[in-house]
Amino acid sequence: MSPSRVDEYLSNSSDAPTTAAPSPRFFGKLNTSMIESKFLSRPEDLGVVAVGFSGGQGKPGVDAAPTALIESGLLTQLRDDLGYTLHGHDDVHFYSDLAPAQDPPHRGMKNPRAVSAVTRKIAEQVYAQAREGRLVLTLGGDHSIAIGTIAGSAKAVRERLGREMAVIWVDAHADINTPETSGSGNVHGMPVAFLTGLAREEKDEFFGWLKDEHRISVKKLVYIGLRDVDAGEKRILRENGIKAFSMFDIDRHGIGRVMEMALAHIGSDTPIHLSFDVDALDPMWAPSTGTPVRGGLTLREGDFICEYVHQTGSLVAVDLVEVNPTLAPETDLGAHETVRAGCSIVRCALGESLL
Ligand SMILES: NC(=[NH2+])NCCC[C@H](N)C(=O)O
Ligand SMILES: [Mn+2]
Ligand SMILES: [Mn+2]
Repeated sequence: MSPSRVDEYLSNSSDAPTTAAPSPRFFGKLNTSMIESKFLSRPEDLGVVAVGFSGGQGKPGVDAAPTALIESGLLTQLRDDLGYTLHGHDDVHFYSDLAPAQDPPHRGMKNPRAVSAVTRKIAEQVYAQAREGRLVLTLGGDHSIAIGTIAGSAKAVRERLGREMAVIWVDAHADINTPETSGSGNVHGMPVAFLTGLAREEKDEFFGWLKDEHRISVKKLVYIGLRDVDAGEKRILRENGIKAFSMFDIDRHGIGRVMEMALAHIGSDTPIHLSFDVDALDPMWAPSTGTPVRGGLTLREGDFICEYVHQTGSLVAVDLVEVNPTLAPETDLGAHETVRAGCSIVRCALGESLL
């Protein structure tokens, strides 16, 4: 080899870092699994919000989920195996101080002041992470907390990108009751109604703090996994032309085709907030949840949904809700399995299984 050729090689290799070095978007041990993000300025940074809140429904125990998920190693895996830099508070928030001594029903809603105050706080927390251009992971808590998570990320996305965000709501339930259509009065069955503006309130103490900047459009909302939808909710879905893929659609087309159709509806240049209710999974995989419904997604289908959304590069926020480790039918194996399924769902949404 002539000296000039060696020189050439050396100079190329010393130049290499500028041309061939991984872009700052790729990092960590499994950096090949990191997808280039379209909407995050710091995709390797993960904002974590952990809220042990159960006031959106009647069963205690869902407040223990963030601790159970973290103790089973979820955050360590995200940091050490997936290479994320984690941001946020070390503690799980319970916000018991925000619950007023007296919280009588309003328009039939149970614990309305507590849910409003806690979700308002969550919105601030999620917003603070999202406005930095970070992906935000929220560990709930019951599904009422999505009032806060989506309000916070929708506002940050509007400010940072001047865009409207889409929401993929994976659930056995539509959670789109208004206070008037709800049979239970549980606010975890109403978050989507408040977030889309189908339900509104003037007073701050009853979600009046939700403004247009926090809201999402019914046109950019897609449901996956529905199988227990109240009559009033069906009417709301129909009248508003909301895109919904039920378990029937998943059986009919397969989850791959359903995800293609879901993403086609949203469009490829839209930031996505994924709100995953663990009861979307069949109770066989996730028995420890407050409102289980048989005939649900396999764990593999749930993971696939998350992988698919991750792969779009459009993901800006993820919620995992309704894990209730204290509701363990028969043995506590149920709780263990449910927590394990929840961890799997989150890791897939954050890019674990992509090669
Ligand atoms: N996030 C949930 N698990 N929601 C279940 C809602 C059940 C019922 N549709 C209700 O309004 O009360
Ligand atoms: Mn549900
Ligand atoms: Mn739900």
